[in-house]
Amino acid sequence: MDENVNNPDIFPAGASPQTQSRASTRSRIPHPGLREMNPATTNSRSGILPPGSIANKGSLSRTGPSLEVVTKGILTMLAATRPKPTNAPEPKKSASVCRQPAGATNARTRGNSFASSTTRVGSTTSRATNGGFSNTMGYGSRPASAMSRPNSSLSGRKTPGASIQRPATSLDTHAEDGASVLGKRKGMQSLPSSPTRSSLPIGNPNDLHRAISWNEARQRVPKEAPGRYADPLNSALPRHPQGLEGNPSFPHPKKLNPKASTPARPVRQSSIPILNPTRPRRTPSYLPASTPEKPPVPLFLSDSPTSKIFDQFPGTEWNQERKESDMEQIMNTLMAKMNEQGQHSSGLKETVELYKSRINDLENARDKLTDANASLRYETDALKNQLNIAEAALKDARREQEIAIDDLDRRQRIEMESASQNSRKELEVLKARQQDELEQLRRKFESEIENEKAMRIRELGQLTSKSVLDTQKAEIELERKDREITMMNNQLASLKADLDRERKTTHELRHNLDTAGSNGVTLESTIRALKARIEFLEGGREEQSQAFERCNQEMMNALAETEATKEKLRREETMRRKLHNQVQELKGNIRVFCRVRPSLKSEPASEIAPMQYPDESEEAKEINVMGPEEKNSLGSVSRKNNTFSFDRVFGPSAQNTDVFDEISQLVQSALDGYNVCIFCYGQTGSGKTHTMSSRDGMIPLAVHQIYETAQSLEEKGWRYKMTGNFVEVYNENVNDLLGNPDEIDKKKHEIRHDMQRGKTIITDINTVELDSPEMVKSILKNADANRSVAATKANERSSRSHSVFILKLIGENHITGERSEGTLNLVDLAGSERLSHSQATGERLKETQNINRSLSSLGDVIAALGQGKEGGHIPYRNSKLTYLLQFSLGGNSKTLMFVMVSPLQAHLSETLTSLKFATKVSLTHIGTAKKQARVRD
Ligand SMILES: Nc1ncnc2c1ncn2[C@@H]1O[C@H](COP(=O)(O)OP(=O)(O)OP(=O)(O)O)[C@@H](O)[C@H]1O
Repeated sequence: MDENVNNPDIFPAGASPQTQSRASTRSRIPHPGLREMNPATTNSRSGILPPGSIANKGSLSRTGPSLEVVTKGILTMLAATRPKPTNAPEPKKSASVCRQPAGATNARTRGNSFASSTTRVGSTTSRATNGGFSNTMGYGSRPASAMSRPNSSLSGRKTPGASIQRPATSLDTHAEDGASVLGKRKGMQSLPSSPTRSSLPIGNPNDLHRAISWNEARQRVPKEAPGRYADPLNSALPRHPQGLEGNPSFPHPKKLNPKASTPARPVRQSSIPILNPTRPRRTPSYLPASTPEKPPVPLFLSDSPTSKIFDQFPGTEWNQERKESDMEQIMNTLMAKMNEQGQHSSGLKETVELYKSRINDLENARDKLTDANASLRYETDALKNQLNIAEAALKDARREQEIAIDDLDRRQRIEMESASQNSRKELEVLKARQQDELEQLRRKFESEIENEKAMRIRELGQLTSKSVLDTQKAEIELERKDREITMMNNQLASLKADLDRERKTTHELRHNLDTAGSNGVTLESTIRALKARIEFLEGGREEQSQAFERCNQEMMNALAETEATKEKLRREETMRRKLHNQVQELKGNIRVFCRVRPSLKSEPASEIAPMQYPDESEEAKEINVMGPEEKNSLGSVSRKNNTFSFDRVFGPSAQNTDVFDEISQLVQSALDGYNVCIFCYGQTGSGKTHTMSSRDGMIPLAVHQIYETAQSLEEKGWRYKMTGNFVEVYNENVNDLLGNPDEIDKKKHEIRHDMQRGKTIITDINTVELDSPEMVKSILKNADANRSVAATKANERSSRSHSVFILKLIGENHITGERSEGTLNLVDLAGSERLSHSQATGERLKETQNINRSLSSLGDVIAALGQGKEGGHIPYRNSKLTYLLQFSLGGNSKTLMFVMVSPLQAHLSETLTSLKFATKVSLTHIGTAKKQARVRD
């Protein structure tokens, strides 16, 4: 804030200091034109120099005519301004002055004196207050210039209704347009306006004359208002012609210089700016600061124009010389003034050049901006094109995406349909599979239940057999206890007898003691007699020694005879075995016994088939079986008598012990080292199991016989080791009846033959060492429980497998060194009934087929053996049964077949079939059996 804030000359009434401060701020912009604002300098703005000013400066200094012309003009002016009253009042032609009240401020007063200028100032100040500059030139860019611009376009533009028009100048228009356009469009900072644009008035050649007149007028300013025009050079002098028209001291330029080549430009009243005379001038930085000095005021200008001149020379009307000297003085003054103005003009020129370069820079900047704008437009257009292309591409992409989405939807729909179909199919397959699995599980559970049931049945059988065994043991133990009790009773009796005897003896001894006492005397006499005898015997001692040697010799002879007798006995045992084997061979290596079981209580006599045994009282080798009734051609019914002869026929009344007596010789052959095979053949329910495995069947009796024989042979030097196996052949599979019941029908056993040693080996079967007959009974019970038993319509309890009890007998004679290995095979064949009779189906049909096939194979093997061809093929491998019995069916074995016969009429057909089959077997001659024995080295 400078000191002008409180200066009433600077701030007119009604204008705030702030507003004025803005105006002063704007005036800080270098504005050389303002510093020397006067008509002469302002005319240099547009480069048009007023005649007689700068352009005439040189001419003034060079030529005199020009000076004369000026001088003439001045004289003319002086002549026109004749002396007037010195204290003439203010010209009343000025309406502004007339309207100005007397008490107005200096500014207002000054404004009133020059109405148009005052108004201009007011309008400019107001415009500045309203911020009007900021719209065009920028705030503070041209504050004071607006005041000095005579025809500012700003006033015309920004003040509606203003009638003042600014003469169009290229500089003004250019700068204004450039600044406004740039300031508006790009937001650029408003460029400072050219200091000469608005501050320099339009050049008018008449202004010089007006200035001169004005200087004169200023010399005549009334003294009563000295503050108004303290600075006559910088004060805003009234220039408006109208303001001077009424003043006779200021003739119209046209009147002063009617011959001026340039016509006077019409100057409007408002186009003349008025500067604040009290306002401190600012010196542009590029000009040296100088304090304007007041030029020496000519004498004729110090007061009223003309009258004072004449007043100085009273009494003289006109002094030519004086006038000329005055004129010369004036001219000198003018010349000095003009020089000074020339300097200012050169400064202004420099300023103009500076602004021109500035304008060029601005134009270049504008061009660059224009180019940039064009490039930006081009880029904008390119971007728009790219945007259009991108939008088109986006539309295409969107369309393609919609198409792709439709395709995906359609594909997904198809895939979902196919997936649903596949899932439906998979579901059906899973359902079917699940049903199959359920069915399999059901079958599996049923089979497991059946297996569990069979296992329970077997366990029950085992428990039953165990209980039976325990019962037997208990019975045996009871018998043993009975025997012990009996023995103890006998011992007690004998002890009682001994006690009685002892008592009796004691009594006798007492009696003898008494007798001995009485006989003492007798003894003494006897002793004496004995002494006499000893003396006599000592005399015959040699004769006694000889007698003793004779007795010893006799005893040695007796021992030798005993040893010879034993050796003869052993030879006789060996001879017995040979003779026994020869007897068996004479009887045949394959023999057939027929046994007819008795009718059961459940079988009425009417159902018994008529059978006769013609030689029952003698050898009992024949059986007559009456066949079924047959009608001949004449219609008579008859029965065919079928007679069968075998090695032995046992009727219904025969017991197992009777049968065993006949086969005990074969059991002895096994002990002697032969392979013996005894098997029972017959239909279901014919008594096979009863004959073989009952409590008094062949197997227990054979084992008993073997034990008894083995014990009897121990005194002859034989030691026997017996081991047993029990297997079954079921559906052409081998099961171990002494093994784990759970492994039956599951575990596989193979049959292998040692052809050189003639031994048969079954893999993975249990071998039991038989050390007592009771052990054999237990084994039979367990094996019977394990046998595959299935109910059929033909028999309530039917053995559907072939059971084979294998008893291996290994004997060694530690005296003779003989060794024997015999095998006794006791076979209980499965039922031989025909398929039509059994009415078997399913699993039972399969069993029956396998049974019949194996029995047929057995017949084929026997038939092949009967043919006796050396090296002929024997079809042992046609069935597991014949393959298992390969070394027990042949030349080195003894075979006995029981053909079991049911007495029932219903079984007659099967009975006849079995008898016919047995007859074929009995007629077969199998080669000589070989003993499986060797002499120990
Ligand atoms: N000699 C006999 N004395 C008394 N009863 C007998 C005789 N033979 C058989 N039986 C009885 O006849 C029935 C059937 O006999 P068994 O079971 O031995 O016939 P099977 O031929 O072995 O039949 P499957 O072939 O079905 O085993 C049994 O009850 C048995 O006790």
